[in-house]
Amino acid sequence: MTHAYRVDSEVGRLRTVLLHRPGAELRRLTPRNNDQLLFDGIPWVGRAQQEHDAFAQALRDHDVEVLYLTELLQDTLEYQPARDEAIAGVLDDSRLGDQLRKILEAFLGDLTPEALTQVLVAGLAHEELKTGRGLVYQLMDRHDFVIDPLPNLLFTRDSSVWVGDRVAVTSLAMPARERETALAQLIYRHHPRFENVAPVYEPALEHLEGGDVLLLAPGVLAIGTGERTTPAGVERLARQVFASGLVHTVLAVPIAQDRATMHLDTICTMVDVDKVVMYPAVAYSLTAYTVTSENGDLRVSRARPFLEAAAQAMSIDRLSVIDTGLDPVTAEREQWDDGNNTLAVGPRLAVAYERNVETNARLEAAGIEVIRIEGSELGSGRGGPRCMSCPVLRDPA
Ligand SMILES: NC(=O)NCCC[C@H](N)C(=O)O
Repeated sequence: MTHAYRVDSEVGRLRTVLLHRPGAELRRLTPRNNDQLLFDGIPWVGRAQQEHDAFAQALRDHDVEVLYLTELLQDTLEYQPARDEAIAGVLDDSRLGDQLRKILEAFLGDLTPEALTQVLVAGLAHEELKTGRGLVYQLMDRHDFVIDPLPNLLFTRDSSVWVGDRVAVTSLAMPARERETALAQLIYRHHPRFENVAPVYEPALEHLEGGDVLLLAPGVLAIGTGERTTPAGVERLARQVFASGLVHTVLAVPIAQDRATMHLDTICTMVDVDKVVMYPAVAYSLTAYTVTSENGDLRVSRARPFLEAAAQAMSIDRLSVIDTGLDPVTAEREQWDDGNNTLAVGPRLAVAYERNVETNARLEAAGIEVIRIEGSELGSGRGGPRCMSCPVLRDPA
């Protein structure tokens, strides 16, 4: 069956979304590896799954179709070319050495699509490769992974993002997340659901993460540049979306190079066609460079206040910031806990973590209906409802 997927805004009625239910990959996290694997704690996995199931159910209750990444991946791995590509991807690792690579190739080649999916997502521990032998294998620590797990796959927004009827498969900056885009690419290249989708961007040299990309309005993107997306990544995506004719203006938005503000969507998300919820500490100091296309090249303006540049690019009088009015300490705490990382299910209807009590109260006071979800365990990976979802179909806003 052919589907016509399309996303032109952050707030049009959400119809279909791609999620990843966290699983065995989270059980790999230990106090020894959690920093490297980009988690701030060790989640209670069963509870994280319950929280995620409740998130998915809340979306279904609002008539959103939920697609699961592992289900799509498993379907994809029924096709031999996709299997070959997936296996080649993990074998292309400089740590392996020829002997272990050969052993691993044979091991992976024997797996069913379901088991291969599991290994691609949860990784492969040293002791799980029963056939392992040779110099590299023997010298590995028993805690090492032959294939690294992908606990951040949970944050499906970062590895792919839709712009109009095309998808951008990004280039993740952190080594612990690099392989996520290979899985996203397998799905978009080989799954029959996406057979008519042409990518507008594919993994490239420059770093670009989906959490930095906001579709402010049809034809207008804001792209954060900070810890994850580089100015070169913004430039690359701008060139591609301009060439496709899908976008006429890109705002490059510098953000602090900190873990707390790793993506633009950690400080700003949209809750209506002309309203954002924004971390108060930066709302009025954030700036933007307006990038447009001129005779096939990029034209870049001087830096201006973000809200002003955005309103102009969106052709609206004003992009309003919902006044979360919090004292600085509460604001900082709730920003860290992804209070600003809402997922709009439609205009003025958004999913948010319940723990951000004050931000949510202010959203409601401003007329936004808040669908509260629990996130005490999910949040240990430092991501909220928007990070955990890749919209693939929204109605026009
Ligand atoms: N868009 C987002 O802000 N995604 C959250 C990603 C969290 C993940 N642990 C990371 O550090 O990349």
